[in-house]
Amino acid sequence: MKFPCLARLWSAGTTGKPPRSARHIALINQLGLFGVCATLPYQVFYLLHGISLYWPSFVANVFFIAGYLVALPLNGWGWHNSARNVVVLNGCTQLFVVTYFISNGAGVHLFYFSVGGVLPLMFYRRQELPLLVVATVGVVVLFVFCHFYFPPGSTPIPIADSILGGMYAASAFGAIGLLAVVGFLFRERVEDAESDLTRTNRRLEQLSQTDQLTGLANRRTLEEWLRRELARAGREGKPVSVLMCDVDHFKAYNDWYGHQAGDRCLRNLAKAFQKVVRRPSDLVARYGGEEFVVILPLTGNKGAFDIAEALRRAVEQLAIPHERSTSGPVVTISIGVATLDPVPPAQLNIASRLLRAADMALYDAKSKNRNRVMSRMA
Ligand SMILES: Nc1nc2c(ncn2[C@@H]2O[C@H](COP(=O)(O)OP(=O)(O)OP(=O)(O)O)[C@@H](O)[C@H]2O)c(=O)[nH]1
Repeated sequence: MKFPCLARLWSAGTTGKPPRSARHIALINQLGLFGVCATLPYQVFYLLHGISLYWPSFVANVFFIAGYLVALPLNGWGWHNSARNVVVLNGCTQLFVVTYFISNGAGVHLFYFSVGGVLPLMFYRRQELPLLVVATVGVVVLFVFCHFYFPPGSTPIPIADSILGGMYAASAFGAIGLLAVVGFLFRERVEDAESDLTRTNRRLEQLSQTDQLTGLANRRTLEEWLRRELARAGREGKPVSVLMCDVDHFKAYNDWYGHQAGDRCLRNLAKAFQKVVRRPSDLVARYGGEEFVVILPLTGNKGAFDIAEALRRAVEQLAIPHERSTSGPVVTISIGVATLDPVPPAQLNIASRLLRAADMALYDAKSKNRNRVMSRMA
């Protein structure tokens, strides 16, 4: 927010409210404060140009200023509709009374345009539509009445034409300025709300694409990624390889060291995988419990085998103790490699064919005492 002090003042009653309600409560506070600000120059004028003459308008305005300020505590106490009604009624009555005292030649009744302009922001709920229509018609009637029944010269207080002209210009400026400021502040609020929404959507999207435990891509992302890369490689006649990795004797690890240690182990493995697989088009995903899949686009069987070996070694080098493993003293992985070279264009079920082949290669690795890489062509 660009006006921290003012923002704190007009945020009365907004704490804990959903953004939409908070926006409207703040708007009522802002209008109350603007009512005060718009009245003060008139008060200064009355003081400087003969308070003895203009005292009825001056005294009336003191009450109207108090009326505007009441909106802030009302909102603070949670009486938002009352705060809004007080601001609207106070504003309309003030314009009427002051125009009666100093005539329409001073242009005070021009502020009815600003009031009419912000009414749709104040009565915003669907069920308030009839109230909005009534309020708008009321404002129009008041403006027309003031315009035709309080002409210059009809006032209880005589005012020189030159002064009236100056006041009219100031009123016009104030009425348009008020509308512009309210519009600006409201737009700021809407933009803030939009940015919040965009951030939340991005976060939700990220959550729906990643695995919570490891931060790797989840199975859904993996399937989309694989489909896209296979289609691309199919068009270009290039290879795609897939690695299916499984932690050896992980049930025994969990049973011996506990589930939390098991989770920690999976997180460390994920980090090690990400250090080895670095090309932007490659993807490491958590496929299931202790199974990971790596997609290697534009990679032939030999290259994929080398990367799988690098992964296997990286895990071994983490040297996570595994006393219950029959494949070695530390945690190890087995990897099945499968390659389509080249990927045939536009073939159905090609992704599941590739994953199935990688799974079979993994089975081969598991049956040969684990901690090894085995490969198949899909
Ligand atoms: N800590 C932890 N364990 C998991 C998670 N997901 C799956 N597991 C465990 O991983 C184990 C997998 O066991 P199995 O499929 O029998 O395979 P294994 O014990 O690794 O044996 P091999 O694969 O034949 O070497 C099961 O005990 C699951 O409970 C997880 O998110 N966290």
